[in-house]
Amino acid sequence: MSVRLSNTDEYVSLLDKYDTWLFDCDGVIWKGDSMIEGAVEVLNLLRHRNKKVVFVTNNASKSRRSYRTKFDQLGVEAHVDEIYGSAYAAAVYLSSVINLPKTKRVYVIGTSGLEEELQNEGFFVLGGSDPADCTLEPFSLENFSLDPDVGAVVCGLDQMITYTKFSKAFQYLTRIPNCHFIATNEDSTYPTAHGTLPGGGSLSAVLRYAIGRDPVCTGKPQQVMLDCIKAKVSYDPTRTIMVGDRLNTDILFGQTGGLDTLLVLTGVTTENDITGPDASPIVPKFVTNSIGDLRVISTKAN
Ligand SMILES: O=C(O)[C@H](O)[C@H](O)COP(=O)(O)O
Ligand SMILES: [Mg+2]
Repeated sequence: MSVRLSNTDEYVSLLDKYDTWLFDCDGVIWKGDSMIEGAVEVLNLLRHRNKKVVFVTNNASKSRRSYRTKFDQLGVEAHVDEIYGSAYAAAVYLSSVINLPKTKRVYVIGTSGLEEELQNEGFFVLGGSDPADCTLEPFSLENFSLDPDVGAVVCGLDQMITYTKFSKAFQYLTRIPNCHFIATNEDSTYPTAHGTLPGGGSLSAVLRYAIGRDPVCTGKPQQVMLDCIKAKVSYDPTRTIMVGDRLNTDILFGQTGGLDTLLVLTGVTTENDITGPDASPIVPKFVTNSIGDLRVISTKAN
């Protein structure tokens, strides 16, 4: 049974209990380019109280560097080694977990942020933001020549998705032996300031269905991202909390990593998902409406 936070003393004791705060991004601190009310104030409060803050997002559309720029633009203090995106996790997985030779190329369904992280790890990328792949022209298999050096297809959130990208990824995954199929994340939806859109997981589902093979997912709830964090951030799991808006990614990620969890209802999870007759079996330790609720702590002396 979750503890539903509601009064100042409960928020104060949460602050005292945890030294490291892992924050999901979409639906927790922002929706698209709109900050969640109170999020900046709470993040500043945590830093003022000498808490470690880490951002852990399944959104593969930006590199850690370009997320740093977004944080700056939104007035949020953030340092590159505090930012962990699924694009970074996918690139680290290919380079350091499966040790894909750098002579192998990567076909990308995704944006320049995902390309950047793969290039940072030394991979030559195809597809992605290439105008020839972002075309609405019908795909001509007759004129397509397979690049035999492709060793992996990585699929992430891609607002420029085309039939050409799906077709080329399909060719690599079905015609190149042992071609790795990586999904940056399996989020079905993506919360924005104006409503919900199909998420990265819904794009890789097209390939999953077409080739009849599941991808390896490197985003939350998988622990690749936590391994990336552990490599750069020292933290005590018993005094660390994961804050998220999605039960089957953020909360499960925290629980699998041995962390306590706080669910907020500003993103994809609704009250009915946690209390209705079909409530999820994934039960967060704490629930609050919004991360902004923690502002009440500032009324108490530290
Ligand atoms: O790919 C997606 O569906 C979205 O990026 C999704 O919102 C994940 O972002 P997060 O909530 O993990 O920041
Ligand atoms: Mg989220």
